[in-house]
Parts: sequence; C-alpha cells; structure tokens
Amino acid sequence: MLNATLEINDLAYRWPGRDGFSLTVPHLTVAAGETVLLLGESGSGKSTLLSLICGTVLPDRGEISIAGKTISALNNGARDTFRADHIGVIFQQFNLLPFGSVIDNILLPLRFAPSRRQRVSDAIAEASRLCSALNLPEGVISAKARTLSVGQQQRVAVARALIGTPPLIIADEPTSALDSGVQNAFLDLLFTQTASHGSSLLMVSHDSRLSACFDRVIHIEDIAQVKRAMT
Ligand SMILES: Nc1ncnc2c1ncn2[C@@H]1O[C@H](COP(=O)(O)OP(=O)(O)OP(=O)(O)O)[C@@H](O)[C@H]1O
Repeated sequence: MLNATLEINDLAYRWPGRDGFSLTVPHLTVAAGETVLLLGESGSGKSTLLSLICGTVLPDRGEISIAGKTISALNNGARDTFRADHIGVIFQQFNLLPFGSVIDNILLPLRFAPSRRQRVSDAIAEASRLCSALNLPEGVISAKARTLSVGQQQRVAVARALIGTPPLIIADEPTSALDSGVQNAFLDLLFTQTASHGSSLLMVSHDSRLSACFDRVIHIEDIAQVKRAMT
C-alpha cells in the first residue's frame, strides 16, 4: 500500500507457556495521517499486537513494516533506535519518570532517537510549545512529574510521544484513568496535535463510545484470529 505508515502481513505470534495465547493477523495497514481505533475485549490481544508493532515482542512469522521498513529484519540495537525514531508511545499508566522533571520526561525519547532529535532544532523550545499546545500550566516544565495531576501527567505523556514528529503514535488505553468529560478534551488535544504533526494514530481501547472521533474503527476479532492452547 502506498503511503502506509504501518503495514502488517501474515503475522503470527504465540506467547510461550502452557496456556499459550496465540494471535494471527493476515493483513492490516494504517495510512499516513490516519487515526485508527482498535477495539477489543479485555484479554483479546490488543496489547500483544501493540508490542509486536513496537518491536518489543518479535513475531514467529510474518512482517511488520513501519514507514516502509520491516522492523523484524533489524538487529536488537537497530530496532531500538528505529522504534525511538519512528514511534511515539502513550502507555495506559503513562510511564513517566516520577522524580524527573516534565522537561526531562518530554525530552527522554530524543536521547535514543538520532533522526527524531535532528527534526527538532531547539528541543527545549519545542517541549515548551507542546506543553502550551496541550494546555499545561505555564512553568510546569520544571515541576517533578509526580507532583502533577493525572490529567496533566497524561498530557506530558502525549508531549513526550509527539516530540520530534514520529510518523506513528501508539496509544494503549490512554483515557482509562480519566472521567468522560476530561476524556473528550484529552482526545481533542491528541487529535489536533497528531494532525498538525501529520502523524498516524493507532489507539487501543475497549470503549466503543470513542469510535466517532476516529477515521476508522477496527474490531480485533475482524482483523485477527486468537487462540489459547487450553481452549
Ligand atoms: N507477558 C506475557 N506472557 C505470557 N502471556 C501473555 C503475556 N502478556 C499477555 N499474555 C497473554 O496474552 C493474552 C492477551 O493479553 P493482552 O494484554 O494482549 O490483551 P488485551 O486485549 O490488551 O487486554 P486488556 O484490555 O485487559 O489490557 C493474555 O490473556 C495472556 O494469555
């Protein structure tokens, strides 16, 4: 597919262990700039698929390409650098460094991502711009991450994912800790920011009420076959 930020073909993975959960995905693409919501019940394999896309788990079979590069063909070091350069990740629990300042947290991915760092001429100015675009209070940049509210920490996690304009933003249930009013405001900010960066967004949730906000909604059972050894 032309202009696919993410392309998956003939993917298969089985977790080791007695109850061996396995996942196969014949084909999936996310186009450049597209926003996609991946829905599925708890335990349906959404996070497993995200780990495969991020290259933190390697497939048993098949190919995953990001911005035209097959990630499983890279060695471990090259894959870590490629991930840092090309993927911004927003985790369910944000995974901020609690004792690090907001600026330390936002700049962290640039340390491991040479081409992403090159895309930012003044990293501190860009981190400040993202903070203000995400409606974080002025002066927050020097505060320790652990002193922020949950909603503020979430915005810092978004700024960290967006800095240096990675082509793919992956978000794993980023709204789960927010009440519904704040969820919508948070999603608006996330969409505005990904659109202004031209990034694709693949967000995982079990909450179908979010569907209307996305270009495309995928149900994991429509794109993947899932099996457990015990069933
Ligand atoms: N680290 C692991 N080791 C072994 N098996 C695992 C591991 N992580 C996940 N699994 C298996 O994969 C299955 C699917 O888990 P996964 O976290 O991908 O689902 P999910 O759809 O993201 O669930 P949730 O919405 O609850 O986060 C689990 O039920 C478990 O059997």
